[in-house]
Amino acid sequence: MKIVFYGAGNMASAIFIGMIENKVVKPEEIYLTSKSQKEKIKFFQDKLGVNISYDDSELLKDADYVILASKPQSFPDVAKRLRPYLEEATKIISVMAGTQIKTIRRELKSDNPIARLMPNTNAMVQHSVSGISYSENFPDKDELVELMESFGTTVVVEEDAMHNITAATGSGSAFLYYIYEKYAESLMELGFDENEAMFLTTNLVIGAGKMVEDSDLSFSQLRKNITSKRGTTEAGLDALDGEGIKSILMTTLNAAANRSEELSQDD
Ligand SMILES: NC(=O)C1=CN([C@@H]2O[C@H](COP(=O)(O)OP(=O)(O)OC[C@H]3O[C@@H](n4cnc5c(N)ncnc54)[C@H](O)[C@@H]3O)[C@@H](O)[C@H]2O)C=CC1
Ligand SMILES: O=C(O)[C@@H]1CCC=N1
Repeated sequence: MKIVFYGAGNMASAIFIGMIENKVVKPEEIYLTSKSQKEKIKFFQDKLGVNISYDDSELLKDADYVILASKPQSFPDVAKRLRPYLEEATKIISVMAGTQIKTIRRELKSDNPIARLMPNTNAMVQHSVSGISYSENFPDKDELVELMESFGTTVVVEEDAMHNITAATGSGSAFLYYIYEKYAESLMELGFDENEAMFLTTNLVIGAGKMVEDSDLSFSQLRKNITSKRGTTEAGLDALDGEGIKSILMTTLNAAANRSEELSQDD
């Protein structure tokens, strides 16, 4: 197998580290190229044993998969690198938010099979939840799903649903991290010092995550198990509802999904 990453930033590195750690792909089957992060990809070569190259003809020769992992705005430059050497059988996997299959086709001037993948950086610990949608001519979907499930779980969706998946899970972990950040800051306002606030928040998040993973209970039941009638939790939850937590989250998700739609219209 030969898997070539155009872009080796936060998302690409989470994917190839996740794949290598899971031993589904050997480091020597992975090829990296980038534009701005030459030292970083040298570091990955030294640390992981992956290949690096800036020679597109070498990169694209007999490539099974090309992963498009630059920012959407850099895709025209990436497409320019790919066009002269892209082979017909190479499958293209794009993780770029908002960039449609038809745009990728148009820029590459080719009919190569294309899948759009919307992963998240939890891929690094094999816990990405990734949405996938395919071009109509995509062969060997099972092989792709197996590869993608080496770093988490997948859900196949129509391309139109990618905007919502991007908001829900592509960006979703950033929304949760932001809530954790604000939680720690609020603990500091309560009087804990920074180390204490970080220690308490980190262990709270890890413990809650493990409870979600290990118990069969719903989020709602886990919450109810903590909430005594007229107790402290009820008082806090009433305050959270009073501030409109649900509407804050809806506004957040709608803003992210709308931005994905805007990006797709920039095409
Ligand atoms: N960071 C995240 O959590 C997620 C990101 N994505 C998508 O992944 C893509 C990359 O995002 P990040 O990794 O966060 O960005 P990043 O800025 O960390 O990485 C971008 C990479 O693209 C490379 N690049 C730029 N122009 C290039 C060119 N002409 N040829 C080869 N490589 C080139 C850069 O050198 C860099 O390695 C974006 O399209 C984003 O929408 C999707 C899901 C989650
Ligand atoms: O912020 C972004 O545009 C990318 C897509 C999903 C997560 N990060």
